[in-house]
Amino acid sequence: MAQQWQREYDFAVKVARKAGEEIRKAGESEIRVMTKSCTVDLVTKTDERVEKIIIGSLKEEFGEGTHCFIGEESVAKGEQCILSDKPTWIIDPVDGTTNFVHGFPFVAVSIAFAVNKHLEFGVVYSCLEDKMYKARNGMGAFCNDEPIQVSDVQEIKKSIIISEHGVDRTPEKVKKIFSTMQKILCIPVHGLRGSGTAATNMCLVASGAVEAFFEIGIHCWDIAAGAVIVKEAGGILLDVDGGPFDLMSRRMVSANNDIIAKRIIKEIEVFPAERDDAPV
Ligand SMILES: O=P(O)(O)O[C@H]1[C@H](O)[C@@H](O)[C@H](O)[C@@H](O)[C@@H]1O
Ligand SMILES: [Mg+2]
Repeated sequence: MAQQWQREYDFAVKVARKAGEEIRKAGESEIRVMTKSCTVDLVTKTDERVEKIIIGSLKEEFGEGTHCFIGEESVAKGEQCILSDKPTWIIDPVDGTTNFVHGFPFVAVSIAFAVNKHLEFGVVYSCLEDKMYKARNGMGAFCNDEPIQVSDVQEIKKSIIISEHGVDRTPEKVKKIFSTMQKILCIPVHGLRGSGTAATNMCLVASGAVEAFFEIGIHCWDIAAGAVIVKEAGGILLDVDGGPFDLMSRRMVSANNDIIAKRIIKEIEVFPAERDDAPV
């Protein structure tokens, strides 16, 4: 069965690269910025257009109605975010939209594929770096076709940890986010970082550049592809309370190993985030 979904996997890489080219081209001209859930939750015509290109290409290649789609911008326009047993593409056309608007050089296309609610493969194209990360269940993780694996660091005091502050500026949530970051920084760890895109952050864990990335408030489309890449690179995924990873829960810890993950989890001040699949 190793070859199952190979055609979908290969095509996802092709579509991610095409989407990345569109993003690079769009970045050279005027970017029209709009907002979604709040004034700092940005979206552009490029996000919407690239998602249409990705979904349109997939439908053309695999037929209308054969697969389901969860796309960030389709959901933002009211489509349901329900992961069924049917083959489903989970898509973030532009992960790092704020970076894209500002010209901060980390923007990724994230495309994952799930069947029976199980993630089969993930592709993350960091298009300004021209780094194509990909992974399929049981087949390893790659960056530009070179195998990647997580860091072997076991001591938290020798780690770099990534987190993001997200778009929610509610004072009590911001306080918890920065209190968590302060506690982790003062363990002490070597450093805290954030690329501004969850998908890229997960690929930094998978490639061993950092030891862990956690965030409360991300969405399934931000992390689905990165989850496969981290796992296939030898890393682990957990809920922020140490329980099992739950793609739709809007919270996640990805790490190189259990020791680092559990040490980070001890410091995380959890706050609620409505599930992606919460009834509308
Ligand atoms: O750029 P998008 O696709 O909106 O996703 C990012 C989100 O906007 C930020 O709030 C999060 O902190 C990032 O981790 C997401 O990648
Ligand atoms: Mg996005």
